[in-house]
Amino acid sequence: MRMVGVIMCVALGAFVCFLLWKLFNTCYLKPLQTYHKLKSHGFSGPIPHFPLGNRSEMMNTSTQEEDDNGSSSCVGISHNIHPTCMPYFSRWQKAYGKVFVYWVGTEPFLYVADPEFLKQMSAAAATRNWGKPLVFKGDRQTLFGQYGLNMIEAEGWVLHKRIISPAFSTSYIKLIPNSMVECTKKLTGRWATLVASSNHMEIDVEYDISSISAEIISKTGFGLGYEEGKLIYNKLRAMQFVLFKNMYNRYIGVPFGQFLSPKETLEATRLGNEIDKLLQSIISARRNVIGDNPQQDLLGLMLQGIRDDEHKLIKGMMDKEIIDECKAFFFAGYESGTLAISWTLLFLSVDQKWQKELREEIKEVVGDGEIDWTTLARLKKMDLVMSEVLRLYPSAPSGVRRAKGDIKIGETIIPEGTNIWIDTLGMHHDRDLWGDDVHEFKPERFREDPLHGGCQHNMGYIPFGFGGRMCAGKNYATMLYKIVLCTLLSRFSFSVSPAYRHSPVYFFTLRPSKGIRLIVKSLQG
Ligand code: HEM
Repeated sequence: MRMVGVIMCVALGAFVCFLLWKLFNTCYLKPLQTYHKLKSHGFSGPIPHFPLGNRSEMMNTSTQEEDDNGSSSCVGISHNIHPTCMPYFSRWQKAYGKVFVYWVGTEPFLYVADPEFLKQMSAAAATRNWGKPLVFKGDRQTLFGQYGLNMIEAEGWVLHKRIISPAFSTSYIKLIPNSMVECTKKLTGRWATLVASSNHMEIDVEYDISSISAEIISKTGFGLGYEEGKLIYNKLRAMQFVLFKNMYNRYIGVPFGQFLSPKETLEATRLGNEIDKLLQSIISARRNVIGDNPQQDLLGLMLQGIRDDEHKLIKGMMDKEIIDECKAFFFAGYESGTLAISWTLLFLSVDQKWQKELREEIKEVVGDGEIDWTTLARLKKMDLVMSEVLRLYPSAPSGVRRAKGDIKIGETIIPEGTNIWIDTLGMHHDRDLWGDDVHEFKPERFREDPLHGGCQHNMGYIPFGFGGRMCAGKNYATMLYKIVLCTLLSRFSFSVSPAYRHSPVYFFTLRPSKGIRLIVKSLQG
């Protein structure tokens, strides 16, 4: 009996030792080995403290003033926002250059803000050799799931892309304008009522544009009515705030970090489950009525899968995959488009000359006629403004990748498993690439060079990403941007409210943390 007790004690002791060893290995030894490996490949960076990595420096939000003789400040609004939105990167860039390694918990990230390095890195790895950081897959699981196009990898990505692509082809996109105009007119009607009594009104345009963008994507992408779309939108927006509002207070990348911020973890899981349930019921309802001629929107295409000439299923998507795709497209659809439109209205409120020029162009090109695909393509000044707004305030201020094999760039090797953080915002605000007027709003810089705006390097301007994983919704986003702006600028004028506080923050996207409060005036007297 005594012997059995001793054996059990020894077994338990061995098990505890094994767990402690595993913990020590995961939290300290393995990251330390990777740290030395990266160092031996010539990558420097801030010194990490495992298992927290460089968390403490990232939580330090104090900014360094730039030696900034060219930075712009219009009515107290400075567009030199890299040091305030990403202060740690701005500080580290000064110390370690435009390529260095930093640590998110026990995960190494190669920071890249050098377009030439990005070009070579991109050329050295085939699209399928890129993955997405596992640490973010885990952390953002409730928002995008594992199968959303922005998260899925390899064959899964190829299949999803093939199924989804027709929904974003020009032949399909051309059919959408009416729905977009209809939804935007609801907003102009609401604003007209608000403005009616005193001919002007202070409005948080970001909030209102966000809800109509959500209505538009739910209607055009998923065939949903206003109420259903609104429910999903409210929950996704709430989840974004849970995940990113106190991002640096959470322990992302730290083993078992989700247990250290249980309130956020539980809230995100609850919202994620509720959204999944809602989407499941929508999918089931559509599956029941799919028939031989399914609706050709995004959801219809996903339900249909790939079929042969006799309509026999060759490859399909499971409900879980469709749910994740719906979340990814829903979120990307309303958030990125909304931000581009809202920041534009802020710029046009500050720069009345460009506001007037766009209004005149709309009058000349669209007049009282219908807005369709061909008309929109003729709004050239609006193209210039959109490109410049996305340069200064890119809706997606960063891109991420994970090396699925060693990547050789000249003599340097990026070891397998290294995560890459591409600082789009940093490159768009880099004086070396754009010159002394880098922080100024100058849409005309895209007149001569529509693709790169005169940037010194072609990879220095990437608002819609780069390589095989470029934005799937670029055409859709451009159309949404133009239709909403055409409709709003034809009916209202905009100026900055004295209550506006310029406070862009990195929130996965680049958001105005205190909204965009503008004075909206009716043009119709
Ligand atoms: C002005 C608006 C938009 C901007 C600036 C933008 C920007 C981007 C960027 C930079 C990426 C690449 C991220 C990376 O490299 O990992 C991306 C990917 C993506 N975008 Fe957009 N986007 C916009 C609007 C939209 C819209 C309206 C949709 C859908 C309706 C959409 C759907 C997607 C999807 C699904 C991906 C993932 C593509 C993949 O990984 O294959 N985007 N977007």
